[in-house]
Amino acid sequence: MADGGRNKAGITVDYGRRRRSEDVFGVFLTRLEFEDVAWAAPVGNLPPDLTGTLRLNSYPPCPEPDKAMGMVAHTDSSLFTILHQSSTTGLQVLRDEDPSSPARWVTAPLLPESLIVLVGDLLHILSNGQLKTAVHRVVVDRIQRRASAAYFSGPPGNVKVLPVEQLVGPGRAPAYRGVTWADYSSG
Ligand SMILES: O=C(O)CCC(=O)C(=O)O
Ligand SMILES: [Fe+2]
Repeated sequence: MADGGRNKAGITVDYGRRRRSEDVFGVFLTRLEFEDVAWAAPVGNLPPDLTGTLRLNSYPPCPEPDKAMGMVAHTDSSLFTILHQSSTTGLQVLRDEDPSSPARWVTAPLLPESLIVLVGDLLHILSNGQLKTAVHRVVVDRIQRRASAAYFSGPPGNVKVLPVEQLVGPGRAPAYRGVTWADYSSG
């Protein structure tokens, strides 16, 4: 009985996560007019069969936070990542330099009942660099433990992600070659 209940909850959580990532991907497709991505069903039809993995992170407090990192600067290999952080800040995203200021780390605010969406490497490739992969890191807190749940959303299993033709432009070469998520992640 107890097991049955847990399984049911697991299925519900998994269904919710997949639906959310399909919704998020739909927003990207619509805003960037990616309708010609064969593996991502055209907008308005069935949603793409995205894959994904969940990672739970726990960051203990650190007496000398200036001397340690929770997670070093990196980008995610996913199409995009949906992130939930507990009641402690720590996620920082690198903001590119602009004419008025140099590149700097910006701390993601804690917004109740909201999720953070980070662009990953595969969406960067798919958009031929129009959407920039988010360089991010995690700093630790002197007193508070922090937890986060990161759902990495990727393309269907064997799909090779490559730049959308219309974003490359006529007569130009794509900036990236096609890769599957598995090949990309294994380097
Ligand atoms: O803990 C966080 O806020 C970010 C975690 C993260 O970047 C990751 O798991 O790849
Ligand atoms: Fe990450």
